[in-house]
Amino acid sequence: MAPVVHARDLQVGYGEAPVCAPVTFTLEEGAAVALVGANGSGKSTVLKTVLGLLDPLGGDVQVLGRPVDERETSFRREVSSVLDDDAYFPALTVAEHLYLTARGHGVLGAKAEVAALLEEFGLADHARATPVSLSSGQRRRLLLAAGFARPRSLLVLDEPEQRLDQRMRARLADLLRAERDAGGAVLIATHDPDLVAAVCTRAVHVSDEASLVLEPAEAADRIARVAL
Ligand SMILES: Nc1ncnc2c1ncn2[C@@H]1O[C@H](COP(=O)(O)OP(=O)(O)OP(=O)(O)O)[C@@H](O)[C@H]1O
Repeated sequence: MAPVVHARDLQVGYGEAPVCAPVTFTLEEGAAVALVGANGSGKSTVLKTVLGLLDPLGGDVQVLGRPVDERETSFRREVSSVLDDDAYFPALTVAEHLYLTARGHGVLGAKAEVAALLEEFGLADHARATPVSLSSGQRRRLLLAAGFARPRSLLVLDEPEQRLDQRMRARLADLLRAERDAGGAVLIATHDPDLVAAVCTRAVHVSDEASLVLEPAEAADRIARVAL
């Protein structure tokens, strides 16, 4: 069985120049990999390349045994991602956004699923609010909830801890652990050592020097010690 993500000597960047040293890692079903590194080290660029939003500058990345092509329906069916802060429909309410996401991906019983997500992400009292009337942390919760509102084999999150309070961070860690335990694969970029230690099975240190694959405890320690 092919790994969910296999990146080999993957070079990423914009235009010609790579933004970091090549990265090599494997993400299996039931596992979670964290990309860690300083601001601007290249974590988001690696995520965008894994998602097919940027072409690799060198090396190779495969998702579910195939070269990445985000235009393919089969790829988009398997991969749920939350990268940007403004990827919501401004005219839809919180509940409508989640419902549309779920129905658009063929979720049966979408109404019940949305009700569960509203509870899970502490948005039940804001179900009828539009994004503009939410706080920045509540908008972040909405985007994350949408990432969980659809079926997926791979969940990709860019700094999901951003703007979340401690309780929501802990709940997110529980959800990601459950995702992994249910056989899903999780790929995150993060600066949160607790999230790495609680959720991840491996970490990759992205930098100008050769990328390093680390045990989660070692990566969490490095984030705290080197202030990544
Ligand atoms: N659209 C773009 N065009 C050109 N360069 C970019 C673009 N986006 C990011 N960069 C540059 O690429 C490098 C890596 O950025 P990236 O966003 O991948 O870093 P990061 O590790 O995710 O950082 P952070 O921890 O701050 O989110 C940075 O030097 C950044 O300035």
